[in-house]
Amino acid sequence: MDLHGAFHVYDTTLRDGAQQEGLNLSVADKLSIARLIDGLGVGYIEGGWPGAVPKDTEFFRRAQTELDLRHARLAAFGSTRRAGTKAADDPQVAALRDSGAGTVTLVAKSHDRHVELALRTTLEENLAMVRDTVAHLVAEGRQVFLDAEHFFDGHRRNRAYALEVVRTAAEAGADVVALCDTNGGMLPPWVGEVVADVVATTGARVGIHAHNDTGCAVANSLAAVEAGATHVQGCLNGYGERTGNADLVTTVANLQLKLGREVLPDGLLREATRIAHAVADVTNFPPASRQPYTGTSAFTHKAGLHASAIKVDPDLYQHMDPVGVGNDMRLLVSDMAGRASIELKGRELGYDLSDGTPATKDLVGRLTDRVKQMEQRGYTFEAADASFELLLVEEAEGRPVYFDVESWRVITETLARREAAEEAVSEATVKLRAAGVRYVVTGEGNGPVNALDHALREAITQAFPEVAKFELIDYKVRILDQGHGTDAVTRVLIETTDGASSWVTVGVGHNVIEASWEALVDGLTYGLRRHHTG
Ligand SMILES: CC(=O)SCCNC(=O)CCNC(=O)[C@H](O)C(C)(C)COP(=O)(O)OP(=O)(O)OC[C@H]1O[C@@H](n2cnc3c(N)ncnc32)[C@H](O)[C@@H]1OP(=O)(O)O
Ligand SMILES: CC(=O)C(=O)O
Repeated sequence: MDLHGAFHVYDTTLRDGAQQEGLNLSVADKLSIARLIDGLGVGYIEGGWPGAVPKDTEFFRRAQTELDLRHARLAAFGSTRRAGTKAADDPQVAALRDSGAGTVTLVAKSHDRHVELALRTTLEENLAMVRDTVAHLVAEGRQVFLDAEHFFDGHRRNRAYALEVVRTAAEAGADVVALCDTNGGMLPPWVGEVVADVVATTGARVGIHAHNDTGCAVANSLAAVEAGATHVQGCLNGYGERTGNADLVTTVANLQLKLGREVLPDGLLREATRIAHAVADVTNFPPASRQPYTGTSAFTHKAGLHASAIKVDPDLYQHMDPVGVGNDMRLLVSDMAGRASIELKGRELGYDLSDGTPATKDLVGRLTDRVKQMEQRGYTFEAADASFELLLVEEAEGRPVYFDVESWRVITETLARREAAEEAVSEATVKLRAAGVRYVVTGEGNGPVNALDHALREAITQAFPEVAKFELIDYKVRILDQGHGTDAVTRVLIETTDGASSWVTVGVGHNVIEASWEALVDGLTYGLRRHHTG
């Protein structure tokens, strides 16, 4: 498949994606992301603006020896020459030429008002800036694309001039003129009309660069392709300036899986979820769970009616097989669950609850009722699979008991001196029996839950040394029913790890300590059960 031929998938995560608020990439991050995106099989990866952003200059320098891309070509992004200069003498054009990238994407004005107000030059001089810069870089052996900034708004205001910019770039040797919805205000029918006009009147090869300000970046990109664009730009996870750019995975998945256009090499779309999440790890932005195709919720089912149909055939409530984008189907257990949800969740956790015997049917019925009642009291099992599994085991064969708590208490001191406040301020005492021995253990911590966790784990470790590996890695508190003030119910979710995997448990109580204690005890019980039952 020729990724640099009849249709281009062009990634701009490292350039426009990096323009997102809060996103800050080091050169090493950019190199890692480029390698990941290459795994998706895109044709081009825009690496940044060498000569303007020092990190980007460094990225292109290091890319020459450190990046060995299998599919993508690197593109360097930058602007046309400044007004009143020569392209060959413009230092920013020189930085693009010398970046080592075989492809250069030039940003140019195509909106007359921007030329006059932002560039403070004439419409003729702007055309000359486009012509000279494209011709210079082509003469230097570079493949040149032109990003026509504000194209759609410019076309609306002065169609003839916008079209003239496209013609000028194409005649000077630009392979593609990408029409940019820079302010992101377009809707699909408008984009389709303009793209069709440009293709029909200029004969230039057209691309699309869409921003998501109307929530239509992907739809606008698809409309552009339907109207004749053969080059689509976008960013992983929809990153980008303001509300972001077209999400590249959603765009290509729609093109490939819905519209039947082979835009990526065979099989690579199945890497999309892994790659999107790995890129999110590097950017340090948690992946959005509701991201189309790649989000963890994209193929996750909560409603009981959905689950009962999915039990018969997953296609009944899914627009596609999640495997196609490397995602998975998941079932959630909550107060919206029915018996089918419980059965499917049980299957996901390795329990067969569908043998149809009266005993199993009765078990499923009891579990469904308990989940609904407990959720009514504030529990949530959606994110606490371990607590649900303990509930299932409890209903099926009785709760596993590895330790028997006699009592616990915790005290917190308020220290008057600021420096002393940095030290441990809470002290917990836990009394329990485990493996036939009574333990009385005191633990300290920087807060009551921390102290309780230390005391509880220390006591249990004496009977079960494997608990020494357990560690609390996440702790979330939510106050429910805030209308009750200090009487409100508190829900705590705790994530525990044994170093190899992790599990989440939930606790609910009238105060945070009570709720935390329940989640801690469940976390340890679940971990011990897993250790003892394999
Ligand atoms: C739509 C987009 O997202 S395009 C990508 C935008 N990305 C960025 O801006 C990130 C990197 N930018 C930068 O590092 C800096 O803005 C630089 C190095 C490019 C320019 O910095 P400075 O020289 O200090 O100028 P400043 O940012 O204040 O203004 C931009 C200048 O570029 C000029 N300019 C803007 N677009 C173009 C263009 N397409 N062609 C030529 N010149 C342009 C403006 O007229 C202005 O010129 P002036 O300095 O004579 O007023
Ligand atoms: C070039 C670009 O990023 C834009 O016009 O949005």
